[in-house]
This record gives sequence, structure tokens and C-alpha cells, in this order.
Amino acid sequence: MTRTRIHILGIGSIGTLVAHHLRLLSPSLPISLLVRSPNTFPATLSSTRNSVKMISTGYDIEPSIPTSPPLLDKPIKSLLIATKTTQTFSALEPLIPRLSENSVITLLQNGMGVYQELISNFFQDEFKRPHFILGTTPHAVSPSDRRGQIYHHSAIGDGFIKWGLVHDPSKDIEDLTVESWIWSRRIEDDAVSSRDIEKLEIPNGRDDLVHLKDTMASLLDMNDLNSQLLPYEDLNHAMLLKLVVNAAVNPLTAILGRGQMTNGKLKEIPYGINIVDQIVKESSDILLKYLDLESADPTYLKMFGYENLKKTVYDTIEATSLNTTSMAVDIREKRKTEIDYINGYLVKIGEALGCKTDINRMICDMIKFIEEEQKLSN
Ligand SMILES: CC(C)(CO)C(=O)C(=O)O
Repeated sequence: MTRTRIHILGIGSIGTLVAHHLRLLSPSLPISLLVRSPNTFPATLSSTRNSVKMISTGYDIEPSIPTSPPLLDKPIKSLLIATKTTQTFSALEPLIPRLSENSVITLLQNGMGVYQELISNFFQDEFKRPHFILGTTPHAVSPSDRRGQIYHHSAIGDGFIKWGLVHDPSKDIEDLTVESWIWSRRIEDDAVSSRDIEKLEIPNGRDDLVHLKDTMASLLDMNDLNSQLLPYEDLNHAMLLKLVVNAAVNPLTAILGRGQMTNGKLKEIPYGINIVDQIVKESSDILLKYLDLESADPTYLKMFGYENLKKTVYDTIEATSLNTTSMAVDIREKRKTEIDYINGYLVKIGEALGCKTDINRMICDMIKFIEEEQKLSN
């Protein structure tokens, strides 16, 4: 039987990577790429990893902006969003009429806070809200000068995509959460595989679970990207860890190098690492308070302690020393950055908890200063 069609919104580097691997691992999966100009978008995608170029094809290309007549009769059952966080709202708005409580939305982006923004703007009514899967990935991907063609810099075997299902009590299956249902077919302590998901039986009248099951199975099929399902609490912690890495590395490379600087420079020049340390220290204080209020497991408290966080950030700088961060590229290209969803998100949590947020706030102000200055000089 054919699996639920996956629509992908945001065919930048990460969106292309996911579309390409979904296609390679599931040749019969219907995939629609939602793009602004369908007539000029290429019919094939490609990814070059370790000097080997792989091509994928068989995509349906659809317009991402409203059409006349509108495609209301074509509901979207599963939507994977890989746009920049700053573009999510405007990119999703025209598609809202095609989504319902039977749909699944998967977010794979840098930063945090988009889920909360979408809920409060588009899906306040919990009974009309789609399922949400959130994801995080360190796969290093960059665009080429041709649309649909990317370079995948992570070595073979490196990198992962971690997914988690947001808990939504309105979707419980009697007294079972959907997350427990998803995990119920796992064999002992193994990771959940797409084969475990395939074995799930759909309760009567739950079309939403057909789409969720199909989406999960397709996402977990991408084992060449090391795609894994985590319990939501673990995923949230993985996202917070990535948030601190991005908060310490991305704006500094953007401010200090105006888009020309690679990540490794931050460690080569001691003044750089001094600033990294200050951002990590303040972020650690904020997140430890947040985790304490959540009564998080002591292993998490250790993970978010200053020394551990510093190690995670240093290791990432080392591993990506030749990369230019996405924020540095945004500044170089004079685009709006994702600062509000990275350091801005930490400021928001910190303020709500009464923590000191001066350093993250100053970093936000510096990036916003550059953005404004670039706007004025354009
Ligand atoms: C891990 C890092 C910092 C790599 O450059 C990144 O996630 C980014 O550039 O956004």
C-alpha cells in the first residue's frame, strides 16, 4: 500500500537533503516539493558527499503560494517544514486551509520557538491541531550555485537526525498517549525502527494516526542519515544542547567575521573563546534553572552544567572548524538572521525565570544592529 504523501516546504539545503534521502530510501513514497516557482524548479535533486554525487528523481513539484482556483480540495496529510525559522510563518500561512487535525507537521530547523508560535497563531483550538513532530540535526550541508543541488559535508556515518513527537492530550488513544502507542512495538531496548512502526495497528476512525504512522516510518527509513526517534523529553534536551551551540558559535562568527570567518577561528584567537565562554556560562545558568523547575533527571542537570556545555561547544567548533555558520552566511548575504530563535529564545526563557540575560541580549542587539545597518545601506 502507498504511504501518505509527504509535502516538503523549504527546499534549501536541509529540505533538499531530507527530500533526497526520503526518495532514495523509499522509491515509491509520493513526495511533493512546495516551491515558489514550480515551472523553473529542477525535476531532479542531487547531493554530493565524499566527492560522490547521487541523483534522485520522481518528485511532484507544487506551488507554495496560493493558486487560483485554490487547492483546498487537496488536503495536506503530512507537511515537513525546513524553511528558515524567520520565514516559517509567512510560508505556512497560505497552506493553513489545507491542514487539519488529521495532518502531521514535522519541523526541522535551527533554533527553538517556532512550534509555540505556530500553535498560538494558527492552531489555538487543540481539537483542530495537527500532530507535531520536531527534529534536530547537526548534518552539515551547503547549497551549490544550482537549485536542488547540495554538498553534504558530514563524513559518511557522522551526523544524525533526532525526532520527537510533541505530546497532545487531545489525541490520546483512550488512556494511552500517542507517544506510548508509537513506542509499544519496539523490541526490548532497541531504537524504534520503521519496521516497528509498520506493525502498529490503527484504532478505528483514527485517520490522523495513519498519517502519523506513515510519516514516522518514512522519517525513520532514512538510516543513511542516522535518523532516530527519541522520547519527546530527550528530544527537547537534544534541541536545547544544539541551541547553546548555535547561540555561542553562530552570532560570534557573524559579528566578528561579517560572514567571512570559519568556526575554527573562534578557538584560534583567545579573545574569541573568552566570549564563547561567557555566552555558554549565562546559557548554562538559564537552562539549569529551567531544567530544575521541570524536575529533569540529574543526568540532564550534569549535561547542561557549564563545564559539560563548554566541552560540547568546543567539540562542535573543532568538528566544524572549516564551516561558515548559517548566521554568518545570512549576514554576508544581507538576510534576516535567526537570532530571535537562538539567543533571543534563551533571553525569553531566562527573563521568564528571573535569570540574568545581559550577555545573550547584547549578542541579539549586535546582530540586530548589523541587520538594520545593512537594511539602511541597501
Ligand atoms: C553546528 C553549526 C554551528 C555548524 O556551523 C551550525 O549548526 C550552524 O552553522 O548553524
